[in-house]
Parts: sequence; C-alpha cells; structure tokens
Amino acid sequence: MLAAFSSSRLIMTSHNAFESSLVSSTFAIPLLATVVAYISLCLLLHLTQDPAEPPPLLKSIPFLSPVLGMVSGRYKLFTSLRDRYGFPIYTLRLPGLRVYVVNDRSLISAIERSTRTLSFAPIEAQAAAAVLGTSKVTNEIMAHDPGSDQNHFAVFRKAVRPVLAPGPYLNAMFQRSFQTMSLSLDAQLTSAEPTKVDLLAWIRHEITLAGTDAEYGEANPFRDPSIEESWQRRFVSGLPVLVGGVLPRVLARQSILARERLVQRFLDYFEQAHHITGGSGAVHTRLRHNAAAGMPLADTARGEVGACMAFLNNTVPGAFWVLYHMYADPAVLRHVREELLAHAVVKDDDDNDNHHTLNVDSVLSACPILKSTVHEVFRVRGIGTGMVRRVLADQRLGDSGYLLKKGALVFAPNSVQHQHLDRTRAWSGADCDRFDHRRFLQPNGGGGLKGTSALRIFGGGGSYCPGRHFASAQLLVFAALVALRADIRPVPGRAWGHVTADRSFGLGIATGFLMPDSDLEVEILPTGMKINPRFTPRFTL
Ligand code: HEM
Repeated sequence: MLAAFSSSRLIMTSHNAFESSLVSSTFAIPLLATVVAYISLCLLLHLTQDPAEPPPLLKSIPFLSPVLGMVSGRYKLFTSLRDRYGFPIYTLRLPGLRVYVVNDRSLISAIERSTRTLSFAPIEAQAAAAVLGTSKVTNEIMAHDPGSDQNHFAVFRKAVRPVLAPGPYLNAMFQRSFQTMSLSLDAQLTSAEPTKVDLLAWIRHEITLAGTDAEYGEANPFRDPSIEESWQRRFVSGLPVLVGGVLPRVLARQSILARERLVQRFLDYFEQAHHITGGSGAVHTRLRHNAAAGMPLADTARGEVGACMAFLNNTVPGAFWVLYHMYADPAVLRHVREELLAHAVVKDDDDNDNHHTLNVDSVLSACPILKSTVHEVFRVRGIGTGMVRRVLADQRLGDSGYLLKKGALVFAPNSVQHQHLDRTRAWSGADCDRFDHRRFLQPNGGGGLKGTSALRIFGGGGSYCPGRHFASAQLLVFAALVALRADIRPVPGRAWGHVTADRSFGLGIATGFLMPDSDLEVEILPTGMKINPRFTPRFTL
C-alpha cells in the first residue's frame, strides 16, 4: 500500500513536474520569441538609423511606439514631444516609413526652399489617384517628374494663382458667394420664433452653397440637395479609408458610389458647357491646364471633386469655429458687433424697416477685431495637420546638416508652430492655449494685425494656398452677416462648453482645422436687422 502510495506520489510528482515544465515552456517559448523579436527590432532600428539623421524618438517598442503614441496622444503628441525633448527636428520610425517631424521654424523655411528634393507633388499625386479614382494616363501625368518646377502641380499652381489673387476673377467669385450667403439668411431669418439647427450642419450647408456658387455659377451641381448629400454624408466621410487604400472598394463602397455620382455631375456640367457661362476663372484654369497636359475630360471632372475638397473642407470647419468663438463668449460678439456697426454698416435712408447696407470693403479692411478673431481661430483651431513633403533623394537639410533619407516624409505640425513656448515669438507662453480674440491687434489699436506671418494655416513658400484671399473674405463676411442678423444659443440642456475637439489625430486630409467631435444643436433668432451686403471691388486683403 505504501509502495502503491509512494509510486502514485512518484507518478503525481513526475506528472506535476511534466505539467510545470509544460506550463513554463508554454510561457517560455513565446517569451523568448518576444525577447528575440524585440532585440531584433531594436537592432534593426539602430542599424538602419544613420547617426546623421534627426534623433529618433519613441523607440521603446521599435516601430510601434510612435503608432501607439499617435493613437493615445492624438494631435497633442507633437507638442508634448517638442516640450519634452526640445529637438529642432526628430525622427519617428513607423512600420515601413520614417517621418522627420520638424519643430524649428527656420528648418521649415529651408524645406520650403528645397522644392526639387522635398516635394508635395508625389503626395498630391498619390492622394488624388487614391481618392479621385483617376485613370492610368492621368496618374502618370500627375506622378511625372515630382522634383521639377514643370511637374503637373507646380505648373497648375502658377496658372491658378493669378485668378485667385485680388482682381476681376476673384471679385466675380466674391460677388456670387456673398450674394448666396445673404439671400439664404434673408430666407431663413424671417420668423421671430427661434429656428433649431445643428450648428455644424447648418454652417456646412451655407458655406458649401456660397463656395460652389462662386465656382460654378447658376448650374452649380451642389444646388441639387442629393449632390450635397452625396458630397458630405457619403464621399467626405469615407476619405480616411480612400486615402489609407486598405480595401477601399469594400470599406468605402458608399463613398466611391457617391464620388462617381459627383464625377458624373461635373462631367455633365462641362459637356453641357455650363462652365462657359458660369464657371469661375479657377474652373477655366483647371480645365485648360488638364487638357493641355493630355488628361481626358472625365478626369477633369474627377479633379473637380478634388478642387471641392480644397475649397470646402477647410472653409466649413473654419466658419464653424469662427461662429463658435463669437457666440460662446458674449464679449467677443459684443466687440465684433460694435466694430461692424461703427465701421461697416450704414442705415438705409429711405427705409423704416431696419434695412442696412453692409460695406463689404470695410468688413475686410476696417474691422481689426473681427479680423483678429478669425486669425485667432486660425491659430487655435488651425492645428488639424501641417506641412508634409516627400524626400525625393538623400540629402542634408540646409545649414542644419541633418541627413534626410529618400522615401521619408517630412512633417511640420501646425500645432507646434501655433503654440509656442518660446517667448521670443509673436505669441507665446502659458496663455497660448487660450482663445484671445484680441491677440493679433496692434498695441495702439490701429492699422493691420501683428504676428500673422507666423501662422501656418495656409501653408507657406511656393505652395502657399492660392485660395487664401477667397477663404479669408468668405469667413469674415459670413461672420459679419451672421453676427449682425442673428443671435445663436445652444438649445436648453446643451452648452457651448459641450463642444470638444479631442478626437483629431492632427493628420487631416485636405483640412488644416481640427474638427469638432460632435455637432451642437442651437437656436437661431433673428436680431431684426436686414442687411444688404454691398461689395465694391476695390479692396485688398
Ligand atoms: C480656410 C480655408 C483654407 C485653408 C486653411 C487652406 C489651406 C491650404 C494649404 C495649407 C495649402 C498648401 C498645401 C501645402 O503645400 O502643404 C493649400 C493649397 C491650395 N488651396 Fe487652400 N486652403 C483654404 C481654402 C482654399 C480655397 C477657398 C481655395 C479655392 C478657392 C483653395 C485652393 C487651394 C489650391 C488650388 C491649392 C494648391 C494645391 C496644390 O498645391 O496643388 N484653398 N490650401
């Protein structure tokens, strides 16, 4: 019995030993594999990172820590790395990609000057092909010679700049845009009863119609509500998947269907020659430029979808944040209204029904508080992305001596440029997180604004946004018309403070602004003022 007991103990002991060795090897093998993989990745990172490159950060889990950092820190990752390490430029190693993140402004200038070797064109070409679904021939035209000043995008930029600069073509766009905004407000602000709307959706509709009327005239395809719906609800919402390129036909099916509907409408627009009577100078320039490059008309129609991204995807959130900050703080609204009434509004003589004329010229040139408010929106909310360039050849970056390797991306986040801790800057210090609508005013209150050249919302250098005059004027005039004509307040139970913008990664697609995390339902009440905008095309911006 004892023998049986001891042999069973022996069996149990050896069974236990077998189990524990099984358990330990169950853990040991993956653990060992993890350690080996980890050491290999550390070695890989170390061996493939040249000491002359900008210092690598977030290396604790090679290639994965930057991804995890972006997911958890979102757009704030870049300011936190700047504040923690203070490097002028650093490297983030992602799977299959190195990104040089730039903090120092003087390096940004050097990058913008190196157009032959640090180019935006391949990024544009790749994004256009992925998002717009252009044909092979067009993709080849767009991808050709990205470092040359004769590449497709560089030539286009030169051609479009004059028609979007102050002058007759821009004036024609302004005229249509302001008229559309004003007539729409006339139609809506009639009843003394508050109208309930979702603020972002409402602004999106107003700005979309004003912007597309300016571009396409009477036959504007966006006048059809189903096209506007296709644009926003279906096409734009699928952009991240289209750009990412992972199974777009499955994961962004609705977006692709909506895009094809938009493309067909633009094709009809050209084929029925609506551009001849109603197209802006920019529409004509795009058509001419593409035809001269040998692109089929169908791809020019696709290009119009891309153009709409350029002129809507920024102006809509920009207008949202301007109205948000104006109405969320009663002092801002009061100051803006007082300034407009003092400098830009005249009561009509022969009228006893509260009719006024808004002198658009004065809104654009004689209302520094409103202008400063819009610029503060650019600074505080215009941090949704930054300058991106592709490195076309191994090179040293300007006088800094840093080695940049072919194939990498260079990224200068706007959040870093717009929120300085360095006290020598135009704005800086502890209050740079705060919205101050008077920040850009001159100390003596007169003249233009101060410190605006450090803003990066419209990019810089050779690819400085050519649409900035139109965009700025649209934001200023929209804000002026709404400020004078409407009171806006959140519906009961909601508050301005409920609007957050924490979900953005700061890697926006064709948008430099942070997007609000959710819409806000508001009540709009007419102030009773009737405003007729008068536009005399004399001003400069
Ligand atoms: C607040 C509104 C806007 C913002 C923040 C904005 C921002 C930008 C930025 C940052 C770039 C340069 C990208 C780079 O080089 O890195 C750009 C390019 C451009 N933008 Fe704008 N934009 C706005 C509105 C507009 C409007 C209203 C138009 C047209 C009427 C427009 C037309 C263009 C064009 C044609 C380009 C050149 C694209 C190229 O280089 O091929 N933008 N924009």
